[in-house]
Amino acid sequence: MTEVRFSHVRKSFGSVIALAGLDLDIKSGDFVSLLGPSGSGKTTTLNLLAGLHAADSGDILIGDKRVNDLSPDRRNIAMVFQNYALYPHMTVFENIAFPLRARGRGFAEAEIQKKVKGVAESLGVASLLARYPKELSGGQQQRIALGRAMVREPGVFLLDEPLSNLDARLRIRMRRDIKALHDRIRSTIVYVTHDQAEALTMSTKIAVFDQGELQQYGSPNEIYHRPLNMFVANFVGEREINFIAGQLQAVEGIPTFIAPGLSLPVNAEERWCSLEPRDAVLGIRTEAIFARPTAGSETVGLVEQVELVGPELVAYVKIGESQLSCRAELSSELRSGDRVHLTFDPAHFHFFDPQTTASLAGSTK
Ligand SMILES: Nc1ncnc2c1ncn2[C@@H]1O[C@H](COP(=O)(O)OP(=O)(O)OP(=O)(O)O)[C@@H](O)[C@H]1O
Repeated sequence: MTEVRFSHVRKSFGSVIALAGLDLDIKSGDFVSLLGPSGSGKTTTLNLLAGLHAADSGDILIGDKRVNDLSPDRRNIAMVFQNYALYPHMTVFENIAFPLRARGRGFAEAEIQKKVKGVAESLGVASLLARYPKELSGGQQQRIALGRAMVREPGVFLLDEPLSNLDARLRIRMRRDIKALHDRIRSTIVYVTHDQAEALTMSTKIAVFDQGELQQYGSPNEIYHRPLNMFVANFVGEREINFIAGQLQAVEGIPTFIAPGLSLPVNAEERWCSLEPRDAVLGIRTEAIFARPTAGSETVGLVEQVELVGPELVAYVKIGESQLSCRAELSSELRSGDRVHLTFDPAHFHFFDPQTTASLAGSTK
């Protein structure tokens, strides 16, 4: 079992600051996803940990050892890349066995047989050992690449977008397989992805990056339900979160969010919610706004677009100056041009400071 620590780690490429002073503690046995848009510093973080780049300053620890000056092969890590990089002229067995033979570790043949078969069984590929890579599907090849990393029994697995070459269905299947594998072996895993669904479903912790800076580090639940700033709120989630600019103020003694066309009572238990009026941005996800047809004179919006999403609809509704994505029942048969009543779930309100973009809950709790 191995923990990993980045302490004030900086890395630039010429004038580009790829990492601006990273502090990150990864506990032994955690499955940590490094999540962020392209160019945010995820791969740089992984490459620094692997020893493929050298940090400009700061310390990188694996276990209790500072590894800044250690070559990749002395760091007790194994990497799996998105292109699998299997050897085409070797069988599956030989591909998995390769690190045991190549490193001249002096394993007896019987031991190599035992280790390779053990790994193959745990990945469900024991029946494929005699095949060549070209005789395998993409998902099977990715499993063999994982097996080749596992057979070394490293302290830390580094995975760089390993599912990005697979089709959508297979990716979902492999997510579950990798999670189940982690549940079994409990190794420390550092996993780079720009796919928020992958990070939410597999990880024990997610580190969200933007522009070389760690924005938030927490469990999937914390990241999704308690985003610390507008970037995290918007990046994590299946579709963009709705942001509405307005004001928090007391209406008849009740804290209320006011925006053009909207007046929404706020959960009064929120400790940060003083009765002093202040500008705020409300972040609210699609699933926390429910649209239903109306003929009456209630608060209404106008449906501009409708999408069928599995068992329900997502309606894009114009209200005041905003267009909000909302859930609706399939049976409502909403169409563009319909007028709808919107119900907001105040348990899922996230308020942000419009200037700093930081969460109001995070700043004063
Ligand atoms: N070898 C390099 N030379 C010059 N600039 C680099 C190099 N590697 C990374 N960068 C720059 O550093 C920044 C961070 O890159 P990094 O690869 O870590 O991002 P990323 O989040 O992994 O992105 P992606 O998802 O596209 O791989 C980017 O601006 C990138 O252009």
